[in-house]
Amino acid sequence: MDIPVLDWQRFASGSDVDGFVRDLGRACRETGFFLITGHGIPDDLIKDVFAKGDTFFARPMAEKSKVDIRNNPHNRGWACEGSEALDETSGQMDRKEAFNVGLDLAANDPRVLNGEPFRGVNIWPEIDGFRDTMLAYYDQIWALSRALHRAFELDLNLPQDYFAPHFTAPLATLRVLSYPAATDGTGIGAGAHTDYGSVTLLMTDGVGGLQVKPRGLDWIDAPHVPGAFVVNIGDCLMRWSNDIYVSTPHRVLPPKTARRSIAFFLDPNPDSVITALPGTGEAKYAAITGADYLRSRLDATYTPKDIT
Ligand SMILES: O=C(O)CCC(=O)C(=O)O
Ligand SMILES: [Fe+2]
Repeated sequence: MDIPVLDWQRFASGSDVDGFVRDLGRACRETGFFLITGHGIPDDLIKDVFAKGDTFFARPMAEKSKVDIRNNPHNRGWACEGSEALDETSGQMDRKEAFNVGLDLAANDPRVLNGEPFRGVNIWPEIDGFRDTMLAYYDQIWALSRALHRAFELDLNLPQDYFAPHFTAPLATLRVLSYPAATDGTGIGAGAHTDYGSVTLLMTDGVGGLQVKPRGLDWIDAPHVPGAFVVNIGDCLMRWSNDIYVSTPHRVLPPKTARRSIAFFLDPNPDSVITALPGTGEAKYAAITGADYLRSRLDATYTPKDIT
């Protein structure tokens, strides 16, 4: 089974909307993974996110610890190596470190003041331009992810803009990842897992390691197309689509040379009610809010110190 490469311009320019939606719909039903070229996110911005990530990860432990995700109840900041296991059943911690950025809210935002779940301020390392670069990327990739949902609407015969109200202030996380060279080849970069949200858009640096396990098949290497996003359907969209779309297990093998990636996980608004989309038949799952769903999944992966 292939992981198809789809040119977003067929949709965005209007030149082949029907053909694009047909190919996309097939990918979402069969593999749950596809690559997107022609997405319009500037190469320089992507390079800059990688560079700022490299600068951060190279900082001393003592400095990175100041922004430790375990001291932050809102899923923001630095996750050190050995703090996470995406496959919680494996007994193996992931060989990676990461930095998370959430929806950027001001300290006096009512949602922050009211202590709503996941609604916090971002925390930033003291690196020139780090914040601006991350937020510029966050805005562009969020817009691209929303646009992708317009194609899902066509494929699923939903009214135009059906998804838009669910992604106005989403629980979306930008996560810069760094996998150190694992010269001993042991352990796992990221354990086998499915993603939690609606979609994930991933940029890699070309170092291999990402593998995908379509249903009923063995692990296959994700292809690398320079500049293309690897996109996958998450569990929340699978549930929302009443299992019409599939969320597919994937993992990262320990890389021989250092590997970096930039993931953007789009989860819906916290108060969005996720229930079988119209036209998808009798609901297989109970309705759940975006926040409750994400919390239940994150708790299985790691628990910040100050959450009980
Ligand atoms: O770094 C990668 O290539 C994939 C990471 C991933 O699957 C995740 O963090 O959910
Ligand atoms: Fe993932």
